Amino acid sequence: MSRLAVSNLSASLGGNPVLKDIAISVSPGEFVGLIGPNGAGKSTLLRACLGLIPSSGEILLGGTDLRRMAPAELALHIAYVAQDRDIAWPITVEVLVDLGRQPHRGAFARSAIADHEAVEAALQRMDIGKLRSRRATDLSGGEKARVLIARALAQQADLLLADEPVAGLDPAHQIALMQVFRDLTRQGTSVVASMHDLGLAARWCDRLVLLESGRIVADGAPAELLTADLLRRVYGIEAYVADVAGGLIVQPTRLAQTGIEQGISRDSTA
Ligand SMILES: Nc1ncnc2c1ncn2[C@@H]1O[C@H](COP(=O)(O)OP(=O)(O)OP(=O)(O)O)[C@@H](O)[C@H]1O
Repeated sequence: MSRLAVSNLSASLGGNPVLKDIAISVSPGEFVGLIGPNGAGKSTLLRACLGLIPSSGEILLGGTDLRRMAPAELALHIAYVAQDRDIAWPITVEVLVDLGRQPHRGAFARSAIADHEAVEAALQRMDIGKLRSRRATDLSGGEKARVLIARALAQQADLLLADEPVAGLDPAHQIALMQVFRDLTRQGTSVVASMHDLGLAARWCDRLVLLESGRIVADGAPAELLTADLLRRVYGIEAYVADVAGGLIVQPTRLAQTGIEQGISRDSTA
C-alpha cells in the first residue's frame, strides 16, 4: 500500500486555482524529488498534503484520509520542514530539536531514553552537535536550516515532507543531507523534498515529480524524466545531461530561446 496516495487534488489560494487535479503516490522507502519552476505549486502541494490548506480530492495517509486524522496522530506520521527558516524563540538548539519529540509524549512528560537517542541522532546527522548549546536565533541561515531539519528528523515520522531543504546549505552539507535522506529511505521512511538543484535531484532521488502551473507534467525516474528537451520546455533552460557510470549529471548551462518568450531576461554573453 502507498504511504501517501493523492488523487484528484485541487486547491485554490486567494481565489486562484494553484493545484489542478494532482495525482501522486509515494511508497514506503521512496525518495521523491518535487521539482518545477518558481510558482509551480510545490510548496502548496506539500502544505496540502499536511492538511494545512483547504483542498478537494483525496489525500490518503496509509489508507486513511488525513483530513480526518487528529493533529496529534498526524504528527506521529508526517514530519515537515517548511521553506521559511524563521526561528522566533531564543531557545537552545538542543531544546529546539527536542521539540520534534513532542508528538511522542505528553506535553510535560520527562524525556524517555528513546527521545534522547532520537535527538542525539538528529544532532549528529545534521552535524550540529557542537551547536547544541547555542541560541537557535543566533545561528547563520544554513545552521538554522540544519537545526530545523534535525527537529523534523527527531520526530521519526514515516513520511518526511521537506520544502527546499538544501537551500542555503553549503555543498558538503547538501550532499550530506542527500545521504541522510537516502539512508532514511533505505530504512523504510518515505521522503518527499522540493528541490531547485536539478543536479542533486537527478543524482539522489529515486523518482522525480515535475510540477508546472499547478499540474504534474512528468513523473518518473530521473534518467527518464530529465531530458534536455523537457528542461528547455518547462524551465526555459539549456542543460548538459549525461548518464555516466557515476550517476546522472544535470548541469543547467544557459537560458534557452524559450526563456526569453517566458519573459526572463538573458545575458547574451552567457
Ligand atoms: N496565500 C496565497 N494567496 C494567493 N496566491 C498564493 C498564495 N500562496 C501562494 N500563492 C500562489 O500559488 C502559486 C504556487 O505557489 P507555491 O509557493 O506553491 O510555488 P512553488 O512551486 O513552491 O514556488 P517556489 O519554487 O518559488 O518556492 C504561486 O503562483 C503563488 O503566487
